[in-house]
Amino acid sequence: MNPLILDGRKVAQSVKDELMAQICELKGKGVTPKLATILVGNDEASKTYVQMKANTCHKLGMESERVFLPEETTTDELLDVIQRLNSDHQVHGILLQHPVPSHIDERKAFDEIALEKDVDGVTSHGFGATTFQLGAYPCCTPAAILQVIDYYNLELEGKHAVIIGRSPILGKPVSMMLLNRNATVTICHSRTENLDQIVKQADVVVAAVGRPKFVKGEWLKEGSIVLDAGYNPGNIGDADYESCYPKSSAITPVPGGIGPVTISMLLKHTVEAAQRQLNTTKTHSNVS
Ligand SMILES: Nc1nc2c(c(=O)[nH]1)N[C@@H](CN(C=O)c1ccc(C(=O)N[C@@H](CCC(=O)O)C(=O)O)cc1)CN2
Repeated sequence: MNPLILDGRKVAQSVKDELMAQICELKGKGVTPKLATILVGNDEASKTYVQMKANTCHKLGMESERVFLPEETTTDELLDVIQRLNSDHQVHGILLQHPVPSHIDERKAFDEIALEKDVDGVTSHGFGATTFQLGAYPCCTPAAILQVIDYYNLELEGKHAVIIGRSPILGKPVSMMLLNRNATVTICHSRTENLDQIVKQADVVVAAVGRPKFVKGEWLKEGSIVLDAGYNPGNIGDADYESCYPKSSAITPVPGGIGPVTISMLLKHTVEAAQRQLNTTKTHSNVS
């Protein structure tokens, strides 16, 4: 049987269709969900991604604010911007585009984002709360991976998921999220020995290594599921699609796989944040 091609654009559209009604309802209550993005420096791919996020916001009737900071911005200057957005009641979600220039303390900057506005799931608090299922917003690419799995009713319980990559916004959080869905999780990384033999044991492979066409079809067990979260220049994934396709039972392409769902999950979290912040304001005004 031919492998199932997991169509991320279709999944993203289903998320956006649901969001539209919620946005309308919020607007009826006088609230327009608003996402603020911060981009430090001149990385061309990052410029495209923040533009895509703003475009999608506007298509859905949401607001967006884009903050562009020069390459030489210091950590303290970036923290000031985040604090300003934290205290702006019109802003419901904040996203700091990764990567930031190397002289910036990215962890410090991520952790400055108020938890209730951390719609990208990048704070240490958000990571912990996602791991312990305490209702934080998960990182958007891991959330997109789960969304694709659920849309296509793919089985996770008891399956061996091999994650290749351990980044704070992808490999680490997706491992915890798959563990929470009762998958048996192995995390591999650049120092892992015999990677191909570990991948051979996987029912589900998450390619999140940041190297184009890294995962080869000959590494795969027949019938495994390949979820490619790569976004390398030229829209090339982390899995070698040509060789992985015939060995898999289901596979995400690049482009058109996890990427589009990532942005729709970011907007979903922002709408949820707007709803929660509205509820909190109501509770406080009832008390006072
Ligand atoms: N703070 C964050 N930084 C980054 C994240 C993130 O989730 N949070 N993810 C990546 C990049 N990224 C979003 O920022 C992203 C990459 C690719 C796509 C996407 O939809 N790609 C398309 C192809 C591109 C195109 O159509 O031009 C696809 O795969 O079909 C979305 C988001 C790094 N930084």
